[in-house]
Amino acid sequence: MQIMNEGESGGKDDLLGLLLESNMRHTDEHGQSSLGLTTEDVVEECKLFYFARMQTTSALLTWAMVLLSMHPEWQDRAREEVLGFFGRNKPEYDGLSPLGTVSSCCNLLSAPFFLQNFDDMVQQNVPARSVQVTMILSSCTLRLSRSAGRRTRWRSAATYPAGVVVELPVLLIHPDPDVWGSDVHEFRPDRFAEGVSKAPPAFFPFSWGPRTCIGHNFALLEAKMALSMILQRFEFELAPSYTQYS
Ligand code: HEM
Repeated sequence: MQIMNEGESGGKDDLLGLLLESNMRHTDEHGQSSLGLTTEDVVEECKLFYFARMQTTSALLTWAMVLLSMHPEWQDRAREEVLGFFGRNKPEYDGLSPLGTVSSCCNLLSAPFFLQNFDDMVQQNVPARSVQVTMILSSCTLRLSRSAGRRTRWRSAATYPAGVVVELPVLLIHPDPDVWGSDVHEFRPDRFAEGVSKAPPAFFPFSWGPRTCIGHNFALLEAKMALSMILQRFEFELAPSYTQYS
């Protein structure tokens, strides 16, 4: 803040700069006591962006490496696509849209789908430190919570008193065979071959509504860019020591 006051940082090109600028402008106009971004708010927003951004996209890319290693035919298809469009050149951000296979993989992997072995693992008491369990637990969104700010009627189905917390178990809804078919647990990026807009409404890895993920488009762009550049440079496979529980 002091640095910005002293004019040592342009600051407006990054998130912190924008937040601080908004905070300073608001304080200048309305004083410290009014509603607006306080310094604590700025700190909390930065923490939110850090966690919301890092864990999610890194889980997506981690799963991409694992699943494409398990399914080399999809890895080859995705690589051919990237090389066909960009060769060995760095992919262009605005040229990523035609990458159908890479996009389908990223869409599929933005949701926690691959849980076919989860029940088995729990029953077998597989230790929590096992690679797969850890990855599942640190996967993208597992559940969404909303609390009723006031007494709320949901269609004619139910009325919730103020304070009730409604949980949407994304982890259970996404791999629902009634939505995707009995092969729901198979790695099939072609489910999104016609684009994510044709996906069933039960697919909502980035949530819906006013509190939807603010980084949705950025996350997919970043993931497609990273995956394309990895595919251009590397072929990857699982280490022989990798343990699969089935
Ligand atoms: C695969 C990647 C990602 C997934 C699956 C994902 C998923 C989500 C979901 C489901 C929510 C809503 C949470 C809720 O309703 O309680 C959310 C919120 C949010 N996400 Fe993401 N996200 C991803 C990447 C990112 C990235 C890259 C950023 C930042 C650049 C980001 C920033 C945020 C922020 C700031 C919120 C809170 C929005 C609000 O409360 O108004 N996310 N994300």
